[in-house]
Amino acid sequence: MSDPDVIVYRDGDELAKVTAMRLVARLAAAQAERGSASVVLTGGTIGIQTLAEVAKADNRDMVDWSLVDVWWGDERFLPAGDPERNETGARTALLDHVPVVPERVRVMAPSDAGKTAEQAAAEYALLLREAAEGGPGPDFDVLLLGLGPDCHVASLFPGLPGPREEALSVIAVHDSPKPPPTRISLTFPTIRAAREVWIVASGESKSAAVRDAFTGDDPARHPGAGARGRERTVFLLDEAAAGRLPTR
Ligand SMILES: O=C(O)[C@H](O)[C@@H](O)[C@H](O)[C@H](O)COP(=O)(O)O
Repeated sequence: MSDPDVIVYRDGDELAKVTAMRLVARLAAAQAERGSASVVLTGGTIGIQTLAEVAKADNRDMVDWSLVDVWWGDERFLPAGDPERNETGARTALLDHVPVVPERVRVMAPSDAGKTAEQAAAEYALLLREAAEGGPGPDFDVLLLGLGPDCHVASLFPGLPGPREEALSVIAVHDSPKPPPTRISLTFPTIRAAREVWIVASGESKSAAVRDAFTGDDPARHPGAGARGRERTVFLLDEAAAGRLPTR
């Protein structure tokens, strides 16, 4: 698999703005090629900021939002509408501002829907299988990931079982070191089914994690190192987050 592409911007604001424009262009290109497009969203600061920039992007309406399938890479297992849920952040930042079709927005179940985290994960795995058309997962055009200072991606944390999971496509995560403790997450087989994986990271606190995600060879220790796309992997960084890359 080829090395990730690395694209570096001056600061977090420019990173979010240009990543948003790139995302719109990529989704529009996918629709031109195949008639629809699919994107996997992430939570986290720069992840949600990027979605807010999509909502403001000049090229936003290049995308036919009614033909976009929306998924999540992970979710915090909290009640529906909780401001800390990744879904809430994505709706506020973008989904409430573009004409997505509700049936094409696949939400990971909240904690007050009468399901355990394991049941919610199994339900999402079923949605993925139904959309997979025989492959390991749906043909995601772009799977967005933030990056934790410990090199976690989605809710796959070093030291927890998630990064080693190869059988299940979606898992429940307990004892997350990043609150809340219970989460739902795609696993690496599903992440790696995406055509393109984009890791978006901002700030000096992520620079060691970026280096480990770029150079690491053990996703159990450095989960970011396991986040690779089928066709392409892109690290979208600001200068501070890129500061420890070997090429810098
Ligand atoms: O649910 C979450 O918190 C995210 O999915 C998580 O993977 C996030 O993207 C990283 O922790 C980076 O978050 P920050 O950009 O806020 O540091």
